Amino acid sequence: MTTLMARFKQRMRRFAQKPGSVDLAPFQAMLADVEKHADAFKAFSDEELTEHATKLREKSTDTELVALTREAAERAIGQRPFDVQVLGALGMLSGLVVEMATGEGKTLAGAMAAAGFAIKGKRVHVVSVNDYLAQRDAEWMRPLYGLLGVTAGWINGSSKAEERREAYQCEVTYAPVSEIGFDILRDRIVTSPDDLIVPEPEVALIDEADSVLVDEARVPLVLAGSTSAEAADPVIADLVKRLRQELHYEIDDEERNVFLTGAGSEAVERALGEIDLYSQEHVTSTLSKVNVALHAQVLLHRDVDYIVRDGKVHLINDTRGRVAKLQRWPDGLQAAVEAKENVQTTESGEILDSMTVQALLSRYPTRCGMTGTAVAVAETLREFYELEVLVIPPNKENIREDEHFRLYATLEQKEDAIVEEIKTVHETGRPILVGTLDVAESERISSKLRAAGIECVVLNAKNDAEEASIIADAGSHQRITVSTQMAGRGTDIRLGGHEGEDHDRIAELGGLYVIGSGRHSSSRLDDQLRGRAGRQGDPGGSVFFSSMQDDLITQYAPDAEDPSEVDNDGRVHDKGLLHTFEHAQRVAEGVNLEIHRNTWRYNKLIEHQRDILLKHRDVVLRTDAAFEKVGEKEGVSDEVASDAARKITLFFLDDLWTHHLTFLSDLREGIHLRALARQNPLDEFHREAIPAFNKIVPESWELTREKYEAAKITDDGYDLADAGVKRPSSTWTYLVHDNPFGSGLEESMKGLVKMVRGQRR
Ligand SMILES: Nc1ncnc2c1ncn2[C@@H]1O[C@H](COP(=O)(O)OP(=O)(O)OP(=O)(O)O)[C@@H](O)[C@H]1O
Repeated sequence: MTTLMARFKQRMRRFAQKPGSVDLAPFQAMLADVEKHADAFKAFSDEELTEHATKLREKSTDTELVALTREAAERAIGQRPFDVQVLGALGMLSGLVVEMATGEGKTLAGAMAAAGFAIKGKRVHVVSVNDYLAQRDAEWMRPLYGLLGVTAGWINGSSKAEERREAYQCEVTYAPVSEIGFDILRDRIVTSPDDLIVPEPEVALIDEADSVLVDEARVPLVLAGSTSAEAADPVIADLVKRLRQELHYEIDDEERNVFLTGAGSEAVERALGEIDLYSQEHVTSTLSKVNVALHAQVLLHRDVDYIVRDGKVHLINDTRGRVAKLQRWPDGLQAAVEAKENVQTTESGEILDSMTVQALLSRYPTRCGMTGTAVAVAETLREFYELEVLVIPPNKENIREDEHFRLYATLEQKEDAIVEEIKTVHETGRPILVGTLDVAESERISSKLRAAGIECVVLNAKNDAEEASIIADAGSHQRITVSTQMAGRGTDIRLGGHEGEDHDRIAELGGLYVIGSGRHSSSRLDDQLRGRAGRQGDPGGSVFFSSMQDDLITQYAPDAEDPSEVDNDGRVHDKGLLHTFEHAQRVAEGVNLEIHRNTWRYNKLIEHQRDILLKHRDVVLRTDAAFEKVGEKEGVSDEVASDAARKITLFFLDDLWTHHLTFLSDLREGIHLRALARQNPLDEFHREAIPAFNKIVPESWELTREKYEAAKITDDGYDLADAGVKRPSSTWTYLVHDNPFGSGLEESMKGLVKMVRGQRR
């Protein structure tokens, strides 16, 4: 009877669990095992604890490890991890992505897991999303690692090579995902094994896992070498400013493509001195420049896609609402936006190598992670990373009240209603956080508030330096904070001010009230924003406002019907339309998944080729393989000859790979034309990419032999640069912002949206 009952209970539990996640029950059962060790560890002195951790290295169970790290956390950090944090740590040690709500203490749970892996003898990279968090979390958790005898370090964008090497030597290294990628890319071109920095990847513990593994997975990290920048043509930039929508150009529904009309082409041809844009001479140069300039002018919006600060164009990361440091568009587009804004062209350069975030993280044999929102992307995590999600319940029950969203006919009516709502709630003294979709909207709403005599604080990509102090006060009495998605993640808003001094009064008022000024393109972003209220069992509330003119509708559900039940203030009550938003969000998510899938299909082959080439390169780097291939050189010692042969070979391998990447990228750009010719574009891509790759190594030997014979090499030295074996004088790194223009994939966006819309119906 009892077993039947237990089985029933377990089934009920599973039934109640979120779909797409793994069963929590076995982990809950492990809690009792963790408890068994508790008393013994409590009795240890600090020295005994450290010693025990060292002994555990060989043989240990996860429960014992977690019990030990819990004891160490209490002593070193002054916080005894809650059971939910213990569950989180156990989940990560089992290679899962754990979903833990906002403010549940993921930083500590992550550190317990990282320490556990380290004690088991694995090197861990705690992958953060930015410099600030990498440093903050590493320093915050350092005493915990110290007590467990585990070494820990961190890296940020300003770390010097030596500091990086030292940090990577630690058992646990906190680093932003982009910095790890850049280090790997730089390691790709070293000519002496002593210059290598990043050790073999073992465990990646990924913070904000959905954001890194899904939203940013396609972002290419780039290593570029010096060549001169190609400036955009100011005449063309000026010319497109004078073109008019509908008459000279048209924009497609999804606002991803812009096309010249007949009249537009004629106007451009006239302005450029009666040229023929479609002639052989102009079609690839002038016409494509005009298209890129038009794209920069019409589709990329200042204060939405980028801001201009200190005479520079700074891109905005659209899921985080903050400046995307180090990020740029592909070269032509970057220069065109700079020309549009009349700022100096930034240096571009030849792309020596690049890899996506997904490829980077796929290198780790063990991966795990944590985030507030994982279940919604469980399918994607499984498909691309073979990762499963474990949902951890909150420490204290969530009592936040989430209202149903309010829909308005026009943007104007929506914003007026938001201002009204703020006014009413503000009178009670309750703190309000308004989350906006972009910088421009945060500025519009704040100026409307000020015009109504209401003070508010704005947080967006333009004043990100003040972030910490703004967030520290966002939960205080009467405070109104208007923020882009910056406040959506990783920010801990305490009720009643920084130290929670006024907590009880604010709690009585109902806690933090979150107002979303629009639904995001992904429900996860909505959830992240809502999650700022009601942390750790606090009271709180949330509501979202939307309008039929929001991008989500115009882009992903353009055929939505006009509302029929509308109040005087524009509030819409049509039931069907309320569902349209959920539908549009699912379409947007579906389109992103499809793009991700498609990009990965191509990238998989490139990654496979990179892997093969790198293995070969490593042999050349570490052995005398090159010398054995090209033979002795008369009058030169074997040591010098081997060194020269190695350097020449590495040069050609790298150079040929760079060219191969350009070839692949051009191939991909053009591949959609094959689709028109009814060939499968991916098959076509493989058909050309594989033989091209297979030529690289033989060609590198051939070129090496020629150069080696011709080069003047003596025991006193040699100058390979003199012989044309010349590496870029400087290199730098950046991230490429999604190219919304020109690739075959985007050309077929329209079809993709239609297809996904059809599937989701
Ligand atoms: N076991 C604990 N006991 C007491 N306080 C804790 C404990 N664990 C974490 N905290 C506190 O809870 C707060 C939130 O922790 P943390 O920032 O790690 O949360 P989070 O889960 O990362 O939230 P977010 O989703 O906002 O990133 C911190 O102030 C931390 O000091």
